[in-house]
Amino acid sequence: MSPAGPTVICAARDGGDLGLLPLRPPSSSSASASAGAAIMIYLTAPGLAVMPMRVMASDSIASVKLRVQTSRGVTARKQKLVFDGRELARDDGRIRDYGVADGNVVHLVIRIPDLRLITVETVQGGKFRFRVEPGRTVGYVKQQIAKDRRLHPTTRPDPDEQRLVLEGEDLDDRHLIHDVCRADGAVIHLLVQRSSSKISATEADDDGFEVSIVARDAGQQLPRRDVGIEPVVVGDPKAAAQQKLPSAVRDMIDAAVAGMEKGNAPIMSSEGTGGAYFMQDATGHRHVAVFKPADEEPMAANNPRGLPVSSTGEGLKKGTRVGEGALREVAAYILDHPRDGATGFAGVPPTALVRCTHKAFRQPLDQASPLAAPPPVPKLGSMQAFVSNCGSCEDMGPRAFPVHEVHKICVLDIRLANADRHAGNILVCKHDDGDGMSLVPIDHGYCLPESFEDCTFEWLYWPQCREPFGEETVEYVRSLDAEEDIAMLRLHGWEVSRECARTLRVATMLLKKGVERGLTAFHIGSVLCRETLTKESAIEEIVREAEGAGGCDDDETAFLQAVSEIMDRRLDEISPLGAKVI
Ligand SMILES: Nc1ncnc2c1ncn2[C@@H]1O[C@H](COP(=O)(O)OP(=O)(O)OP(=O)(O)O)[C@@H](O)[C@H]1O
Repeated sequence: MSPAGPTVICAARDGGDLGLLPLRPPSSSSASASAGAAIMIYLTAPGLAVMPMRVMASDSIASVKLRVQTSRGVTARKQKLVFDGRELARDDGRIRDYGVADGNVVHLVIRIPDLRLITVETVQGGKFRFRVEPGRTVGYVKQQIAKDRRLHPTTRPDPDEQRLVLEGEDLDDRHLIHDVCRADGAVIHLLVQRSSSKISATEADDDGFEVSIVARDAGQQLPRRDVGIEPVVVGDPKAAAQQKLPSAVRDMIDAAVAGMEKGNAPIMSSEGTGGAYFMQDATGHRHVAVFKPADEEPMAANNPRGLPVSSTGEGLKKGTRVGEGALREVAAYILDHPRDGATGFAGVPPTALVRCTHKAFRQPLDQASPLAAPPPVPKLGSMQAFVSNCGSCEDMGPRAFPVHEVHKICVLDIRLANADRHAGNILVCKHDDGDGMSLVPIDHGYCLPESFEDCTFEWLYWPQCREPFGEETVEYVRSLDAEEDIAMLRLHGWEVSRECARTLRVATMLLKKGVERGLTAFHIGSVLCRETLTKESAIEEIVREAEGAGGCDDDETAFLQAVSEIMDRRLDEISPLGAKVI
């Protein structure tokens, strides 16, 4: 299957600002705009005509998104705005604070959900809700119905016995869900035609049936040389030779290779600002990994979401570099030390740096000629184990999240000064027994930035972060050691820059001091995050003051000593009593 770029569901134009303004050529030059002045900005998104929009320079990002929602039918939380290489991440930030001025072009990235909600209704009135990827076929949905535990085993119809009907029309097994259910909430009727011979065949060989019914990509066996995955070990070859791949990483790679060799092409996610591909297993029924090529990161040369190439090399978040997202993803996994067993304390899924080859990835422009069709280039990127989930924290209110599940993510984000912890980057997994849930943190391409400016933590607005840390978390935090962490990253080949190492040291120091004082994640997180876009956070002030203290210029130890003293003073001003749950 060829990768699909983000598609956009547009409502009819409302005849308001977006539609009626005369279009003049957009420019990227900045004309100064006074606070209250009306300015014209131009929104661009792949596949859409340029959208001129008149706004006030003092308008918030939220209000711009709301305007796009009203006129284009794309919900505000599914939009990302990017200007001059920076994500306009704070909804309460003002247009002018991000430097947007009259005549500027703002890039709009629309995150289309990877899962579509459909309801299957039986003639008896039974209802089953499914979340299905738009790239799946109707045949695949039939297989899911055949396996659905909500139906009694004796009454589960084989795929061959099912007819699925939408708005009076029989659905063809080969049709994609994307084509038959254009939006969430479609109701499909299930009719069952029993066949006794089929029942016995299914009982005899259930798996055989499923494989034979999958329509997508069947028979598309790719030649071996066109697909492959090689783990990449960077840095000192001696140190590299000592490293062994964790078994979870090995298994993930083996399963993804088996899938590609069977002809199950990687499927491009329709979410996210960079290229992200779901790797399938050999059956083609299961995602086993998510591959994010470095050259498809936001602002990188082959970004598939229409974002321009970074002119400075800086990534979407301050203090990060384009193309380094993969390293940071791997770093988050390496630093998520397990308490017991193999799973990390915060549960970052197994992640590795790999070189992966498949023609489904967006090929560099000079390779993309339809005439020559050269073999696909191997792509460097991060590969992370796929975690089955029932959505992300963005899809539900935070009240139901268990406190310790939130705390483990708070600890991870504070340590790594994560600049991209929005609710969409935490997956929700319901436990098999239907009781309880786990939260799985993903998307760590913007952790360990060189500065603290863009740190944002969605959980700061959740009640759980105002509860005291449990004993296990306190012990874990006590066991952390930034110097060991830096050494470990270097052993794995990441020559951590002085600035990133400093971020890790300062953030770990803050976490440890905060926990020893009995502060909550809310208090500690608030030190790291800016209250408004233009007001420095407490941690930025602490770092600036320490840098200003004499004798610290080249002496990291002296600098950290200065930070420690200033931090003590600042933290003493915070009362743990304020940690009461609201
Ligand atoms: N380990 C994983 N298991 C399951 N789904 C995942 C995993 N990692 C990413 N995804 C899903 O893949 C899609 C794209 O991933 P992701 O959001 O990380 O991409 P991105 O381009 O880095 O995003 P962002 O714009 O938020 O920075 C999302 O739907 C996400 O939920």
